[in-house]
Amino acid sequence: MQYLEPAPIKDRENPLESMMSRFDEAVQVLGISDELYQILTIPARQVIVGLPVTMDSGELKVFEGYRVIHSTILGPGKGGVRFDQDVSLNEVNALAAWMTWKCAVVDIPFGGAKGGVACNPRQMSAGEMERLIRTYTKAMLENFGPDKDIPAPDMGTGAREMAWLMDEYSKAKGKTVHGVVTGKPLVLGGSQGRVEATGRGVMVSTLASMAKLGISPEKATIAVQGFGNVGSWAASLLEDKGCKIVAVSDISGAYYNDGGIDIKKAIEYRDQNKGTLEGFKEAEKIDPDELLLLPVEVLIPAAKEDVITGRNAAQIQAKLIVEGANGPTSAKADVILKDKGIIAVPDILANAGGVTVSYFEWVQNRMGYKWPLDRIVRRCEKAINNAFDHVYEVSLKYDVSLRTAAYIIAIDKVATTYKYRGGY
Ligand SMILES: NC(=O)C1=CN([C@@H]2O[C@H](COP(=O)(O)OP(=O)(O)OC[C@H]3O[C@@H](n4cnc5c(N)ncnc54)[C@H](O)[C@@H]3O)[C@@H](O)[C@H]2O)C=CC1
Ligand SMILES: O=C(O)CCC(=O)C(=O)O
Repeated sequence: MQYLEPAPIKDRENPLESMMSRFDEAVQVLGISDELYQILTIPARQVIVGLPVTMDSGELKVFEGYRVIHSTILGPGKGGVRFDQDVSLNEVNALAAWMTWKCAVVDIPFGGAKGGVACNPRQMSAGEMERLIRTYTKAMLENFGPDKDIPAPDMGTGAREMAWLMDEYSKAKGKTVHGVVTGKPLVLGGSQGRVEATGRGVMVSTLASMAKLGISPEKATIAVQGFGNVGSWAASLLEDKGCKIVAVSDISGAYYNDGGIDIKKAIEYRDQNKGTLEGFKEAEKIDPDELLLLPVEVLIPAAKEDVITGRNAAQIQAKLIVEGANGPTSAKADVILKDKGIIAVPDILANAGGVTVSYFEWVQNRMGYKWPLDRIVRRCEKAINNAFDHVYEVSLKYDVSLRTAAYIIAIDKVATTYKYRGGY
């Protein structure tokens, strides 16, 4: 199996530093008070817990879990729970802050939060996963709540884990509390359209930005890194729009076919193959690092952060990068991409479809009512298109990148709300 090699320690660009340098850049344009600067740079709450879990072998293992609420100025904390071996407090802090900016960019009434557990879900049984998420939920009972902090899926977790989380929380409260978590299975109060929502947002942002560059979907070739929830849905929806997906990758490696990969077939293969594309024969296996450097119109990094860095940015050939993952491009890479004239649609805009439909799920849970799929799709696409237009406009107004424009909008919204709330 081939993996993307982590950068040598000395060159490592960490997610929190990248987030902060973009924040500082936007603040320079916008100008905010010292008081607010401190409030927005020191997370409102950081919780670290030890999670003892009995493994199938009978051995007791203690995992480290985190939940960070970056800000509640716009509303209750909102953000996914990541199960991955690389989870750290630094990463969760960056991801939580990105949630604050993302919710502000798409104008939904949530603050930013994120959680994670350092573990390897690929090596855990369903029983071990269930015990881990239930233990995590018990440890977070005082944090979570439909008006306080609302988790959702992220890397390594999905509807199954959200169901266990809701059940554990509900048991502790002595009543069913649907609205404590989003991304649940439909029968448990989940929303139509949430599974594909993040990929849908990526598709909408890709089409919107291609239109600005004069690239027609039928002429576009696309490479997608990560073939989980976000990457596979983005690829599938873009395939439906006529784009040619020439390369995809996951933890098992990267797969290339210049005639185009049949994405529906690849998804079917993955689903029957323990969740990976290992052994996928409809495409040639290539070096995973090479996928990022292919001469395509659009590159969609949809796996994890810091894959486009100072080490490889100069070799990127795509015209457009649409960030399905959170933080896939480091701040150092931004500068290089800008010099090369490569446009990046930032994560806090491009992947905001997921939290947007999570918001719809939360609203439906509070109303005790279900919306049909067509309403969800229409509203989700409208929200992302509106946000894209706003970000584009602000980027022209200040002559800044789409990323800086998105941060300007987000910070301005949080700053204005803070002012009206009268501080703390
Ligand atoms: N699930 C959601 O609704 C949202 C997820 N995101 C972000 O999107 C990214 C992906 O999340 P999901 O799709 O939910 O996770 P997932 O767990 O469903 O899929 C992750 C995919 O990335 C692959 N992967 C992992 N390491 C890789 C590597 N080094 N090279 C290539 N592929 C690799 C995995 O094999 C898998 O195919 C994360 O950054 C997450 O924070 C952002 C917004 C919402
Ligand atoms: O759906 C949500 O509430 C949050 C999803 C998430 O974690 C993200 O957008 O990064």
